[in-house]
Amino acid sequence: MFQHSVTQANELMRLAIPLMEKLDIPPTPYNYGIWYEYTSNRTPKLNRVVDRTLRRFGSLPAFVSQELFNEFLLPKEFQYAYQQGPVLKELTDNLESETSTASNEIHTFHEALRNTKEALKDIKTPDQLEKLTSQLELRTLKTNQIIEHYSQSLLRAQEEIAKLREGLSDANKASEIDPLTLLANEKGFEHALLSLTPYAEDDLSLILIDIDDLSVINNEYGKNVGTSLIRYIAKLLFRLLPEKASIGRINGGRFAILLSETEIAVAVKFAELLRNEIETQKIRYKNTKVLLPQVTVSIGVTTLIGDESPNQLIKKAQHFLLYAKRSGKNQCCSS
Ligand SMILES: Nc1nc2c(ncn2[C@@H]2O[C@H](COP(=O)(O)OP(=O)(O)OP(=O)(O)O)[C@@H](O)[C@H]2O)c(=O)[nH]1
Repeated sequence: MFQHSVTQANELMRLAIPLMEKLDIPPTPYNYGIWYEYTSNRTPKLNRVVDRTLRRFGSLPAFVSQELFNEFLLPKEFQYAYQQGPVLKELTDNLESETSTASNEIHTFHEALRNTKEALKDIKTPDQLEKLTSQLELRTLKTNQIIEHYSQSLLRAQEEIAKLREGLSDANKASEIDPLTLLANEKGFEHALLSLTPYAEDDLSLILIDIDDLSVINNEYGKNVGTSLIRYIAKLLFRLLPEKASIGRINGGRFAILLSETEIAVAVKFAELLRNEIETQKIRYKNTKVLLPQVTVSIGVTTLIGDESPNQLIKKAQHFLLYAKRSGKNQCCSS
């Protein structure tokens, strides 16, 4: 994006801006970057993703712009710094001021050394020499203190940066995690779905799984047993998950699994494996050792086709799940 000549760049910007206006794309730095690259036509994959997103969403949502910008336009080594930029600004400002103090001091020290060297030429008595030595000693002490202070500030900044990094990633993760099962929650799952949608080529499959008669288990054995069962099923599903999959607990006893680069036939086969695995479990409540009656799940499976939106994908999966429930439960239904 930065390698065109000024004339080429102006020309591309002249093409990009009307296009952005026509599509009602907000004039953010991300969008300018993306539409510039788009009109240059030199990153076909970016153009394909943009075209598909426009068809699916009717526009380019902000989160997609940001991801496209990061993936296609921002050099990898800048990605992290770019995201953390605003948070680190204050830290950088402080360090900048400390660096300037330290550098002034080094400059002064340098001057003092030069002056001492000059003065040494005219030394005539031991007293003069001693005075000069004391002055230099004082200056060295002061410089040492400032440098010491500076290196401590650097260490503190390093620690703060490490803490910030940890804190930020923890906060981001925490808001998207279900504390009961430690899987993604609905928000986390939607995040995964929205990130994968632009790249899907009729091969992003969604499996919606719902524990059958959870309210009956709650009523007959108590809510703690029901909750423990949710956790048990979560662990089981997680254990069986293939590599290119994301899982979340959407609510209650309902889970969603996204399989990228997985066509419907493969997704259905996997869903059937999950259903069968759950059906054959002997589940005992660990606190009272009571054996639960056979636990089953109903499953809806579907795949994102053509220009369908993520919402349409979810709706289709819900439809097939409902169909499975209405057809007697403990079964998979698919498109
Ligand atoms: N124990 C427990 N129950 C929950 C939790 N979250 C939701 N539930 C309950 O799970 C039940 C889910 O009920 P439904 O999905 O409507 O119906 P169901 O009894 O599972 O029946 P079907 O879905 O038709 O098979 C409700 O009674 C909720 O109150 C939870 O974290 N722990």
